[in-house]
Amino acid sequence: MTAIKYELIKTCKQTGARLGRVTTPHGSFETPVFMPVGTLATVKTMAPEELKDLGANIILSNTYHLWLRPGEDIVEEAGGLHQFMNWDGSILTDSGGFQVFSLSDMRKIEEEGVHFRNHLSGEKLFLSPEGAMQIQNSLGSDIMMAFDECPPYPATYDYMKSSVERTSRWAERCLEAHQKPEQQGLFGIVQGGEYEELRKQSAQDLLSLDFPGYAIGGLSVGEPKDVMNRVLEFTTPLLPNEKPRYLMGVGSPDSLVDGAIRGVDMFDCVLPTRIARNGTCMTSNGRLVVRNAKYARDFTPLDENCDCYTCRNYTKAYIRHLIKTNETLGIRLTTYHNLYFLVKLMSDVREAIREDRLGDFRDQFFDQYGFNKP
Ligand SMILES: Nc1cc(N)c2c(=O)[nH][nH]c(=O)c2c1
Ligand SMILES: [Zn+2]
Repeated sequence: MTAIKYELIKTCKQTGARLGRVTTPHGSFETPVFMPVGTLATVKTMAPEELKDLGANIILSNTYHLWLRPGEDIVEEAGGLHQFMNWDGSILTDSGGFQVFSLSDMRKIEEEGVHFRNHLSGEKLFLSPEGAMQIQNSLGSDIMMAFDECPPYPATYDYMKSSVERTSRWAERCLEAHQKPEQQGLFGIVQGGEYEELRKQSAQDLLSLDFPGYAIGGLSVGEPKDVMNRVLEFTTPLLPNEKPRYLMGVGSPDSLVDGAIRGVDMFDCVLPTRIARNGTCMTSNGRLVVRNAKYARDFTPLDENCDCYTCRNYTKAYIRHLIKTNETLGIRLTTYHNLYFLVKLMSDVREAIREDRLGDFRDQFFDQYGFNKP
């Protein structure tokens, strides 16, 4: 019995979007879904009850960060990540590879694994596919990610080809090192950059290993949106219809809708929580920077069309005051709203798929949000 099940409910007749349901040992959720990021075993400023209240069923935590602080041994002793952070929904952990490449300056990639420096202390560290699996097995997440290399954008074809081949060899080692396949699902990560041939090779290699789900990596690393969309158009069809597809590190409202249209089921990104902490909010009429002076006497909600706790109870003027005075409640209210906004957006996307009108929904949403403005 594998830990992860996926049910394809229906495909939108107007686009390639899929309505599905993922089931893990900690519950099930409909897809397409947005996963709030809880890097250090907390979605910054949100209590688990608030995450449930705003509609989140699955969150993401970072293996690299938890390995460094507090250490996977402490989390394991606590009974695993769910127990440690009092979250009874599903949890996905990334493999640590991405942070090694994005956070650490000195790093040396070898067949065995990656040598790099701890971004906090500077001490030398080493992470291998086996190590990434051991840490995630200790954390006890429901969905784990294989250890991969996420090459920078752009990368030459030759570099990308050798990186894809190594990531495929690492994926096999991850499967062999996996200690708890019945309790924890393991997703392979398709790489290959913007090269269709390499995406095909990566997908072929990983499908032969029969993972319960597949991630699309190597995107949201600085490439233009049209490159991301083009890569998705030739990559998602390579993946099995009967398994979940997870686009890593994405993101903004337009990318979520465009990713869903191209057959993506799961998304994660720090964007909503990160911009909330400097007072920037996603609203149905576009981005709103609530600390702007023009909102000092604006006693209306962040978003007239939002029915979240923040918008039902507080005004722009009050939230602006909290942000300007560094009162913690301010970033809690903006975080709650931004997460609710993306979770609700995905609910609207699923409704549009049910009714075979996701293309129309995209046009109306983009116009109102201002994505089509030149
Ligand atoms: N944008 C991205 C965000 C991520 N967390 C990852 C990752 O964890 N692994 N591999 C990836 O390619 C990747 C890309
Ligand atoms: Zn709101």
